[in-house]
Amino acid sequence: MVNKKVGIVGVGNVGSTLAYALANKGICSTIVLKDIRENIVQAMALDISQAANAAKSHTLVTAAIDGKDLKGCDVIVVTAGIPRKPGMSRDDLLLTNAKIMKSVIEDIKNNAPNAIIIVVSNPLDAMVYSALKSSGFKRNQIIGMAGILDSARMSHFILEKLGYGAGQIESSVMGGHGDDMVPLPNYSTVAGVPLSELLTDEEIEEIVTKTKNGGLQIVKLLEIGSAYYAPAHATSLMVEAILHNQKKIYPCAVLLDGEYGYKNIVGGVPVMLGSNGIEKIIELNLNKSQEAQFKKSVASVQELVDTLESKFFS
Ligand SMILES: NC(=O)C1=CN([C@@H]2O[C@H](COP(=O)(O)OP(=O)(O)OC[C@H]3O[C@@H](n4cnc5c(N)ncnc54)[C@H](O)[C@@H]3O)[C@@H](O)[C@H]2O)C=CC1
Ligand SMILES: O=C([O-])CC(=O)C(=O)O
Repeated sequence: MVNKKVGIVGVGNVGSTLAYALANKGICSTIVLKDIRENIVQAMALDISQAANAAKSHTLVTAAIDGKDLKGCDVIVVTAGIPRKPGMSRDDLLLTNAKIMKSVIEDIKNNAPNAIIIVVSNPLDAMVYSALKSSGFKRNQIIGMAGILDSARMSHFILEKLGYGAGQIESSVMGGHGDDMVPLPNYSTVAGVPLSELLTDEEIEEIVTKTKNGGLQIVKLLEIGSAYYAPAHATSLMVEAILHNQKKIYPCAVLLDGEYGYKNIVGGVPVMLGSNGIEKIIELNLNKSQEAQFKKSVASVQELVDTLESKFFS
């Protein structure tokens, strides 16, 4: 049994689904759940730990009483924050969630300063920036989850269009986790076959648009919040890659330091994940149109960061 500890701060839809996925996989010895809803978090911990026992997994799930219970965590996932409702964009969550992020990060800094942190709360890229700024941690330690989710959505829409290829679709999405994200059809394949061999330009464009609107589509249907099954699974892959030093490459939101020509801004790019968090950033050869789209996406994130700097951090 691997002696690893995972913390999840924010145990709502995404956090609890993630805990359930991780506990059933049995890839860590302990999961500690922390939320401001104290009774609910205790109930979740009991229920999920009992599910893990039913699954004969070796993971114990506990509820944190205070920040000290985060001590010794190898990885901490932050999903604390409000989700959007119909009529809202992710960006509308900026100031509310930045405040929550600051208090959560303070807790982590005091109790688990060496943990690798995966940020899920929205608006994602600005929250990664916010977590870095509030903590003063190095960039390898704080990583945002979005690209795996957006790529999975793209794969879903490709499968829906083609009607075959399930489990053999590799999709690639870069940029910020917002309306300007950058799906990359030329880096997407079905069993190694480029998308352009299988679908028309119009069909690919339709998939790109659906991918960008994937989160919104679910928000409109759910009415009370946003997606959580796919986000939780995507996050579990990142947790696993870090806990087990897998060196897998996933699209993640990280602070750029010259990569793709940008500095001191967060963007979604292919990243190698291992026990140090970010182990390497891969620079793809983007064509002119993709470079322009990435630039637009980075500019949208920069606007949010500027708002944070002037209204929150000043
Ligand atoms: N990066 C991505 O791709 C995705 C991001 N999200 C974002 O993740 C966040 C969580 O989404 P859901 O789980 O659906 O929301 P939710 O409302 O179900 O859960 C949020 C939880 O955070 C808790 N919380 C609030 N302040 C806290 C604090 N200071 N300390 C600890 N816990 C605190 C709440 O009590 C609640 O249980 C939202 O901001 C949402 O937009 C959701 C899906 C995908
Ligand atoms: O759409 C939202 O607000 C939640 C999210 O980021 C997603 O599902 O992609």
